[in-house]
Amino acid sequence: MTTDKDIPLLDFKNVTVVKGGRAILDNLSLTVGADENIAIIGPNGSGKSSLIKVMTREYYPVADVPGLSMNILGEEMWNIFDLRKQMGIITTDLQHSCIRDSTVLEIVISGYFSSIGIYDDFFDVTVEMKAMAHEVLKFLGIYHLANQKMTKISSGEARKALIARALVHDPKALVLDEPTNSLDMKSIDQFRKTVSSIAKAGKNIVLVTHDLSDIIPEIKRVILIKDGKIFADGKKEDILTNENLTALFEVPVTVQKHGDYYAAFC
Ligand SMILES: Nc1ncnc2c1ncn2[C@@H]1O[C@H](COP(=O)(O)OP(=O)(O)OP(=O)(O)O)[C@@H](O)[C@H]1O
Repeated sequence: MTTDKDIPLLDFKNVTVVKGGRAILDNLSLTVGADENIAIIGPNGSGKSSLIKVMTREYYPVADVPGLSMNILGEEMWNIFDLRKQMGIITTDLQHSCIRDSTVLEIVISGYFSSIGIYDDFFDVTVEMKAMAHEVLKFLGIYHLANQKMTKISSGEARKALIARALVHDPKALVLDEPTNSLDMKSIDQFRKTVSSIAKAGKNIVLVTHDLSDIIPEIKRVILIKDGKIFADGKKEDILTNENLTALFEVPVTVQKHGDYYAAFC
C-alpha cells in the first residue's frame, strides 16, 4: 500500500525550459523523497531560481521533450493556489513586495488569500485564521512583532514573518531562495535555528543558496547545478569537496567543515 510517506515531494524527469531562445534548464531530472531536505547550489545564472519557478509553475517545461514528467507530491496537475499552499516559497522578491504599510499579523494572515497584506473590504478573516497566525508567530518566536509594521522591522524579522505567512497553510515543504542574503550574523544564526526547527517539525526544506554555511545539519543531500543541468548530486559530505566546488564555480575553492556546518573560501 502506498502511503503519503512514499510519495516523493518532487519527481521531475527530462525538464527543459527555454527562455530567450536557449535552454536555461536542460533535460533536468530530479527526485526528492518525501522526507528529504535538500540544498541546491550553483553559480549565478546556473538555473537555480528557474528550477524553483518550475516547481511553482511560473515557468513551464517544453512539452514535446521525450520522457517529460513533472510530479509534485504525486500529482501532475495542480491548481496553482493549492500548489503554493503545499510549497511555501520564501524569496527576497517576496520580501521586496511587502511595501504596503501592513503589520506582521496582516502579512501572515494574507497568506490565506495569496496576497501580500490584508484589504479589509475584500477579505473575510476568520477566528481560526487569526488563531493559526498567532500560533505560527509564537512558534517562530516573533509573536511580540504581530502589530509592528513590516516596513519598520529588520530584514531578519521580516523574513521570519514571511515564513510564518507560508506556515499558516501547514505546507508540506518550505522553499527558501537565498534566505540569508543581507542578514547580519545574529540574524543568520537565528534564521538557521528557525529553519532547523521547521525541518524537525517534519517539513521538507528546499534551500537554494550560494553560501554553504546556510546548509543546516538537517539537510543531508546537496545538488550542484551548472548550465541548467545537474552537475553533482549526493550526500552532503561527498558533494561538498574542494574538487567539486572548484569545478562548479571555476575558481579554486577550499571547503571547511565546522561541526555540522560547512563553509567555502576562494
Ligand atoms: N524570463 C527569462 N527570460 C530570459 N532569460 C531568463 C529568464 N529567466 C531566467 N533567464 C536566464 O536563465 C539563466 C538562469 O537564471 P536563474 O535566475 O535561474 O539563475 P540562478 O542560478 O538563480 O542565478 P542567481 O544565482 O544569479 O540568482 C540566466 O542566464 C537568466 O538570465
